[in-house]
Amino acid sequence: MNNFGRIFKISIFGESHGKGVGITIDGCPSGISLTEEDLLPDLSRRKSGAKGTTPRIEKDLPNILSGTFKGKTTGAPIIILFHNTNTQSKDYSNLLDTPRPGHADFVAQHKFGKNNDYTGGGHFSGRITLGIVAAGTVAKKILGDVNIDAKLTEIGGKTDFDAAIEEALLEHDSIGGIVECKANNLPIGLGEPFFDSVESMISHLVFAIPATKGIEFGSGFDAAKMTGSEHNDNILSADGKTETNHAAGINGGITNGNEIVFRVAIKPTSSIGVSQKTMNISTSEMEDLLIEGRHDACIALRVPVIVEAVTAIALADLKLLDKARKA
Ligand SMILES: Cc1cc2nc3c(=O)[nH]c(=O)nc-3n(C[C@H](O)[C@H](O)[C@H](O)COP(=O)(O)O)c2cc1C
Ligand SMILES: C=C(O[C@@H]1CC(C(=O)O)=C[C@@H](OP(=O)(O)O)[C@H]1O)C(=O)O
Repeated sequence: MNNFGRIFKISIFGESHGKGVGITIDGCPSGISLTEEDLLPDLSRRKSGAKGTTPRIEKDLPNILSGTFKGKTTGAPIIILFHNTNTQSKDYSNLLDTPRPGHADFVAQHKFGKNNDYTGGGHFSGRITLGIVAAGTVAKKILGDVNIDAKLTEIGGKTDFDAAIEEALLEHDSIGGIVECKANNLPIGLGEPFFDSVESMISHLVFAIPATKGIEFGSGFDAAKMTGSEHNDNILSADGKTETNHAAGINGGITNGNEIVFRVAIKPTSSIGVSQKTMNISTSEMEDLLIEGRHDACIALRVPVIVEAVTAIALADLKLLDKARKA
């Protein structure tokens, strides 16, 4: 569904070509300083404009409609709204009958019928992550000294990002990428096994980011090739610091005081400038599909701050749950 969280509860709304998109946050403690300006730095990191991102430039200005008074949170639901001002829905006119391979057009129409808004990807659009980034900034404030930092480590399997993007643009194609996220300065003891383990909470939210295809924590899939004596992280001090960090700062679903580190695989954008085959679902004939519109050639370029946001949201909820348990 469109909500997540046990205490720090988020609920997303909006469509890419509708009036706007946004987020409601319930359960945020009162007294946290919060203005629209505070949200801008993270929002600007998600913005398009760089080479390889969509030419659809939006202002992405947040309007806090509720939940703050004199620059501080009140404890009431926080509603943050962004207006859509730069839409070109005619680019999508053919997609009702000829769904794009790899996008949500086909499944959305199957599940929700012809009333589904398919323009700009509708509610499935990456634009929905705008509200998530805003909520991430609020969550970072709840986490205080915890430092969360995500960056791109690979694009299209390469570390020369510019060359990889250039190549994809020349081919009118798209490429994926890997985003690595690290969280430091965490207390020991966050995480609510079994079902709200730290890995479960973060993964659940990471897979809400459209175009996510994989996640691995610490040594990840390589752990399956290691021996126990290689993989175990020797505990070196009473504060839990370990010699290595194959476990990514998490044991038994609970933070152990070391760095949380994980990598996220983002797929290549499905809307490409190369002709593709798809079925016309009105005529049941195969057709050549040429996609119009303004698309990100490499979505991964815009994803690091979104991954930071979902990590902060998961950890803030776990922090508030831990506090409630101890009260
Ligand atoms: C920030 C961001 C920007 C995106 N931009 C595009 C885009 O321009 N064109 C596109 O086809 N998909 C784009 N996507 C991905 C689609 O929204 C996504 O592929 C689609 O909703 C289907 O979901 P799935 O890929 O997770 O199956 C973007 C995703 C994010 C997070
Ligand atoms: C608008 C944003 O990204 C959009 C995400 C998106 C998609 O299919 O996810 C498709 C494109 O929409 P449009 O065809 O309207 O240009 C992107 O521009 C945004 O991220 O703010």
